[in-house]
Amino acid sequence: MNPPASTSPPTPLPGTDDGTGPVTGTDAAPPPDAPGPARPLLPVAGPGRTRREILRRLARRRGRLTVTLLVLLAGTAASLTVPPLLGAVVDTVVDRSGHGRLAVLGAALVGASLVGAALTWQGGRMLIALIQDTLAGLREDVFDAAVRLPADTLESSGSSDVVSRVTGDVEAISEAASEVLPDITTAGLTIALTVTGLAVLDPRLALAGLVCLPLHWYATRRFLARSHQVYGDIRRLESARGQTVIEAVRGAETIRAYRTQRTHLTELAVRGERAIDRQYDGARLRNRFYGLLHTAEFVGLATVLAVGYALLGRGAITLGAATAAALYFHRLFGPIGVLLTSLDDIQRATVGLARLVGVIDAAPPRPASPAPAPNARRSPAVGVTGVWYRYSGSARPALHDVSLTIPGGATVALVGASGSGKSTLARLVAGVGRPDRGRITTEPGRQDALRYLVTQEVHLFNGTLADNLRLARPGATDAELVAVLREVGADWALEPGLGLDTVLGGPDGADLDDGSVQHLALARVLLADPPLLVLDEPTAESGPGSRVLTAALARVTRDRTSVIVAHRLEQARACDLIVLLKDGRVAEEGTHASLLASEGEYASLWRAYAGRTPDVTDDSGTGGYGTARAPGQRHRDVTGAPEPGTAARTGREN
Ligand SMILES: Nc1ncnc2c1ncn2[C@@H]1O[C@H](COP(=O)(O)OP(=O)(O)OP(=O)(O)O)[C@@H](O)[C@H]1O
Repeated sequence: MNPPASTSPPTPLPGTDDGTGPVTGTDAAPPPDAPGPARPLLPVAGPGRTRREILRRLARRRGRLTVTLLVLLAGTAASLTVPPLLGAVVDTVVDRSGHGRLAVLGAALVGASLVGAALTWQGGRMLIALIQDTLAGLREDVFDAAVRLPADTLESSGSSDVVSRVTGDVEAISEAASEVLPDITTAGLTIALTVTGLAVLDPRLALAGLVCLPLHWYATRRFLARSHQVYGDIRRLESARGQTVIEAVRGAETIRAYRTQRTHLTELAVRGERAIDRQYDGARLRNRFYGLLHTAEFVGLATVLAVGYALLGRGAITLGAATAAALYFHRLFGPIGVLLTSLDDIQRATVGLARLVGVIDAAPPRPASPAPAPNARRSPAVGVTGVWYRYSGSARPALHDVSLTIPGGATVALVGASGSGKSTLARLVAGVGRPDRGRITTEPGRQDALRYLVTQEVHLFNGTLADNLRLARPGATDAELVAVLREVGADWALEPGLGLDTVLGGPDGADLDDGSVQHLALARVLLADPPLLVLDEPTAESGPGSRVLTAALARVTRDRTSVIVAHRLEQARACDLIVLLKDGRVAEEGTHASLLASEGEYASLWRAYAGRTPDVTDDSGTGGYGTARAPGQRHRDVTGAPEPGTAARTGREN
């Protein structure tokens, strides 16, 4: 399997009103040595906003909703004829009115029960279908919003937050929608019609039944006042626990290297315990709520029976009417119980809905105009001015007052020791995150510029090879895909056994080695054709294949402003400008030749690099990409091994 996440989609640069070009960062940021901010979660929509969003979606289906409610209403009304029919049976028996009347009442009872059951069942099915359709639309919109979230929003909130929303929350809502909502709707209709039925029998009986309402009201208010907070906390704590697991899995090697397993396990245990404690609070809240509901039922039924007995004693009602009243009230137990106990699921679903709507609201609006025409010439100059950046929770800034100018169309290499700030600067230039202080601008009039980031983390998306390429330009024709593959020298992808229609990834798809997937990522750059390209060690592969990737790199950086984080100095040699970072500061800046001539740190690094890299001998500054093999190299050169057509390894590696 390949490591996750590779090429971020093109990010439109935010424009400014004064036409001075996109700006990231601010001069008014907190001082760089202030403590880093806590990791923010994605926003959660307020109750009003959530309600409006749901009503808006239901309003689109108002015709279906009306028919469904009418069917449920008819079914409930049919079922509610049962208690008065049973009361009539009692009166018939007491009056000895004859078997014929009993037979008619019996047939009516069976008919009402069957019609009621059939209509309620049908209405429930219609309601589930309606809700699932609405939910499917919501799920698609949330997913669409999630993939449009700015990379720094995702990064700062932690990917597990968005994952828990599009999985756990959607599941909670889906469960509530299919299992609870039809019951709740039927219960609501039953309660309304039953109270009406009681009032028709005798208004005093209806009033007696309503005696339990204050207790229900108290129990419900108490529950609602606390449950929203408790369920919100539970989901937040579960997100945090999930984030700890994801981070530990992603950083497993680092954790092992620093032997910090125990610290991570302790953190996981602490977060897990916090989530469990809050789940206990939720269980206690539910138990108290159910206890109060049962008490309310007891009080209500006792009152109806007592009033019925009194009215019967005064001859105000018949025994049949008193029986029907008791049956009516008893029939309320189920619906009221369903309605109130479902509050639990409704609360959880409401919390989930608010979190989903929060994702929709957090996503930036779709750009009004489509991406600029692929072949337009627009390579913006980039200005980095006084940029400071510190990661949250980190004591030291990763970048200290970095300033540099990248001319339009130039290729700039960022070099330096591990931890010197290369990736941080590259990501800021790519628009992933904002400087704490300082600014990154593109030249005026380039607001339409797209930034495109390719990292060394390569990912194969499930789908055909063509699908993997079209991520960068969905409308690309097969001929265009073939052309870019050939341009970056990925002819191996077109050889017998592979091809555009080959399914990649997944349990049954072909698997490519990392070098090949990096190669496809570079082909995607040509399809996206961004004016500003940032490559964070995109050819981290070493060995013979790295030369083909270096050649591909030379091709994709041509005719656009490019920033490359270069680990291998031969990549830097051919660049227009080399920036050496040291401890988050710009230490040296210049061309390969001028930096060698100045005999500084770059010159020492180069000598050390050339000494241990046999192929690298040319110090003239004209080698680099030019020394790489020509595009069109066969795949065995990429990986150093497979024959044409054998690059694909079908199935997963174990
Ligand atoms: N997510 C993070 N959270 C906290 N600190 C970080 C994070 N990423 C990087 N750093 C720190 O910021 C500093 C600069 O890191 P950066 O990754 O930019 O350096 P680099 O030169 O690209 O290193 P490398 O070549 O090893 O990738 C380092 O001290 C690093 O430990």
